[in-house]
Amino acid sequence: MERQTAPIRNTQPASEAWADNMPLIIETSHQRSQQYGLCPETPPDYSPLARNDLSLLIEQNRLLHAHAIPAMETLYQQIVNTHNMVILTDANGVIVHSLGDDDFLEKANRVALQPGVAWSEQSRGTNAIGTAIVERSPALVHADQHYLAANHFLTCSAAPIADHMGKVIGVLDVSGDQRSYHKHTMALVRMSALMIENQLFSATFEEAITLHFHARPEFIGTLMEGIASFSPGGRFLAANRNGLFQLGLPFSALQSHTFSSLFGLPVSALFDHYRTASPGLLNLCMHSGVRVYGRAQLRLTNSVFQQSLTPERAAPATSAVAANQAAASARRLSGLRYLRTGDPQLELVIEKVTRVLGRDIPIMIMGETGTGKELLAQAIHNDSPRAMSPFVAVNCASIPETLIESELFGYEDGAFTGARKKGAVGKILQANGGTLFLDEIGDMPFSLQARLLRVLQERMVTPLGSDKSIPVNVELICATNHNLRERIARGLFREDLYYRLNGLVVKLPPLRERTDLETVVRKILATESNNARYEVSDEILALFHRHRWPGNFRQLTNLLRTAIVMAGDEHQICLRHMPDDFLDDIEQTKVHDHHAEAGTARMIASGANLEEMEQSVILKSLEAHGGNVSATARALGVSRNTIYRKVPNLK
Ligand SMILES: Nc1ncnc2c1ncn2[C@@H]1O[C@H](COP(=O)(O)OP(=O)(O)OP(=O)(O)O)[C@@H](O)[C@H]1O
Repeated sequence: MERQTAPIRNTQPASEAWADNMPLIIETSHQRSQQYGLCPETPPDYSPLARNDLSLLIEQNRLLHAHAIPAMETLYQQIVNTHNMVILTDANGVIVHSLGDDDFLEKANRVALQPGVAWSEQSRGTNAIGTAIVERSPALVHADQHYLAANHFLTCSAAPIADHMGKVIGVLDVSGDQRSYHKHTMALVRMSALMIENQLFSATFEEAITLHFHARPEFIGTLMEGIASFSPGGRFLAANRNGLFQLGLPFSALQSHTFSSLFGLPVSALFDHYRTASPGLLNLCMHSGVRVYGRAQLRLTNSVFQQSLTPERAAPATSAVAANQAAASARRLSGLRYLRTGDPQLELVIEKVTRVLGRDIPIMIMGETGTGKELLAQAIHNDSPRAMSPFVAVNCASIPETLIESELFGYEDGAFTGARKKGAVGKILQANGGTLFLDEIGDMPFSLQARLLRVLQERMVTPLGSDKSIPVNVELICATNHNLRERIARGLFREDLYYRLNGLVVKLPPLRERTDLETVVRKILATESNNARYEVSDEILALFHRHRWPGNFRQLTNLLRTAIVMAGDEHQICLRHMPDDFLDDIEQTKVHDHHAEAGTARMIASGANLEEMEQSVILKSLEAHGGNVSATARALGVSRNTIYRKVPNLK
């Protein structure tokens, strides 16, 4: 991740220093606008990004977007009916989300404040969003302070939003008719930006030890508090804007610190403090000698708690820890809109699942391996009213048959002899209030299917070794790449459970059938390279279109991840960056296609008719699928009945 080391201005939110500098900021911004070659009288081009590019932009900014929306809505409540809009942009000034009254705008200008339009200084000259990005500080640009005459009717107040390393990742702005100017708007925008930064910070370091601190106890829990995060071993991870200000050191210097070097106590003292019956505020002395009050949050798993009791030691991969945490948060936050990349089959799936969100209708997701079934399940959960409750995934194929019962239903103390004497909460209860995702449900042992059905019907779980039933309320999503009807016919899956599970059945298309491969490739490249602007050559794209992708998204993601590493500083990915096994696969496909062509030519030469040729293709496909009629039918895109009809002596 690119790191901005220059401190973002105005680290002390209470300061009003920016206001005094404003005329100077405007003046230098006008000089820059001139240097960009902009002409004040030229009517600006407000064309927004194309729909797919906008989806990609939202996807790339999904953490920011998700955390900014509640703050934007609260901010909008403060300015409703004032002919103003609340706007969120990415780090380049492109609008990601906007809300509010646009009725103050002329029709032609209405589009200018909509998602997908760029407001960088380079494209629009002096304007609050673009200037806040360049100056890395809040900017108020009023009426004719805008460089372009077309924007003189606006008054805009913008504040940059920084991540935990001080890098600007977006801008929050309120724009309205210049006659609606109000001197408090800028303060509201700055407070809201700070609120978004704090939310992002908490989400990124959710699993870490977090200290909320301030020299005045009444400021703890307010926007003025400092927040600092530490690894379980006590190593400094990050601090919010006010945390950096209070600690008095830049992020780069703090990276070599620990909890004890900053606060003079081992991190285990926090755990000791919270073990006491009524722990009050912590009383701490910072390395600078300043005394502060603090409240720690120790949202940690048991194993992490144990580690925390071991002495502090340097964590070599601090940024990797942070990156993993950020990635985990991003995963948790991604909703259905982030899966939209333009494929019509997928659009239909999203439309269907959106209709049943929160309706207590079980969803069954079908699809080949790697088509994104789990990702879809997580997105459904994230968009449902249960989003703040747990999402618990169980892969029925990967847990040994002997363990799956206790894993799902849990067990009481003493239910087992030997090592596992203590009880455990099963996955079903862990998902209580949230969503239970049963992956590869077709592999659920037959003997357990009746128990699962009972839980779903009675909404009660009885742990192993217990005679008490516990009420449970879960939304159920299942996934399978088997044909469950076929498994029912073979006596491997209970029909009654099948009907209980398939409230809404959706099928995810395999990658080879998707029409949005190019957008998907761009999206994965952006995610895997941290937006480092990689692209694939036309030659590679053509190969991708021809490839059958047996591993679907999983295969494509792994391939692009490797290719990015191989390409290094060359940002165009070409054939020489592809792994050998992929090139071998492509070669084999060519040979296979060649044989198929030769076989067809032979049949034509021998005078075979169309019916015989069809039979021959079906028999070859059956052979390739080990005689499995359903798999053959799927591969050839016909029904099972068609297979039986075309090859009558099959049985
Ligand atoms: N739309 C998508 N965009 C980007 N990556 C995706 C997408 N869908 C899936 N992936 C990635 O592909 C991989 C496989 O996804 P996932 O586990 O959801 O698939 P699955 O269908 O549940 O696979 P399996 O059937 O093997 O369990 C994951 O790394 C996931 O992040």
